Amino acid sequence: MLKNKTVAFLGAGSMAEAMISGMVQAEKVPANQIIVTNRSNAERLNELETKYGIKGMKREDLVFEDVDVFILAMKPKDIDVALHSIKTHLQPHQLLLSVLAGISTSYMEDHLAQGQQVIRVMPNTSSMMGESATAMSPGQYTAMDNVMIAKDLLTCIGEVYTIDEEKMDIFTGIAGSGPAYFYYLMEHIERAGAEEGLDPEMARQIGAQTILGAAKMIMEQDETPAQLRENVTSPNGTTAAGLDALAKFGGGEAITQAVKGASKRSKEISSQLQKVVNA
Ligand SMILES: NC(=O)C1=CN([C@@H]2O[C@H](COP(=O)(O)OP(=O)(O)OC[C@H]3O[C@@H](n4cnc5c(N)ncnc54)[C@H](OP(=O)(O)O)[C@@H]3O)[C@@H](O)[C@H]2O)C=CC1
Ligand SMILES: O=C(O)[C@@H]1CCC=N1
Repeated sequence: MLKNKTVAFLGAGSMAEAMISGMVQAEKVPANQIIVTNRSNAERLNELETKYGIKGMKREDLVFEDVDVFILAMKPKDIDVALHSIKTHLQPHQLLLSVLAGISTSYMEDHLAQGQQVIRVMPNTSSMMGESATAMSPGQYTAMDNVMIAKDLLTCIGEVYTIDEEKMDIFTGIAGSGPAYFYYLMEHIERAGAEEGLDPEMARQIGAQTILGAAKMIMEQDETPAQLRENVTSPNGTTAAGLDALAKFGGGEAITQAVKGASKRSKEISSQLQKVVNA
């Protein structure tokens, strides 16, 4: 289904690169049918061309007729300029995906030709390893065959969940931003290990293997996270001491607030843009 498709990224930053890496490794879309564009940074395009065997070009040199699926991957603040610059080039059958946090399908539809097929997507940077948790919400005009193409394409970068768009903010808080919470956790594990005399590199490997093992246990065992936690915790043992410290220093609440804070910010980005439109 994907081998004859041409995919063009509008934006060549870290999220575009992570998706390109996952797609190239999956080998479902030939690398020479993946195009990456930006407005001005030629050095960045050269770097991505060399690293992944894809095509890089300035956005203004993109030939729209050659492309089946466009992926918007610029910052949310750049969305209006981007939509304005592509509106007249897009054909009704062409599919537009957007990975921008907080940008709704209705916002894109309102700024494009009537009936344009769009899908809002929220991947994360683990796309780089084909391990993203990615959500997609199709717009109101998107045909089922294009939904299937998008799902196939996004499966190249990891697991795909089709969700109601109203859940996209909380999905962003958990999965889009989520890798950063685990990296932050790792930074602290590594620091504590080093302070207690472990080589930092070794502390990093031990911490990462521990996170990987815990994630696999959650995914492959029937027990809940709470049961799995209890299985680790001996009465008056080491884990109880660690968990007591986590509770004392607000660990659980900090995690809850991190997820809710990111979700709230996603909603704010949407409403700020909507206010500008309605002003
Ligand atoms: N980073 C992450 O973990 C995740 C990010 N996202 C979303 O991905 C998007 C991109 O994030 P990130 O990669 O971190 O951002 P970056 O700032 O790293 O990259 C943005 C890119 O967009 C390019 N750009 C801007 N305007 C245009 C345009 N009109 N046409 C073509 N290219 C354009 C910029 O290059 P130039 O200035 O040369 O044009 C740059 O290459 C954001 O909207 C974010 O919400 C979603 C999930 C996770
Ligand atoms: O920080 C951000 O806004 C983007 C969206 C999700 C992850 N990074």
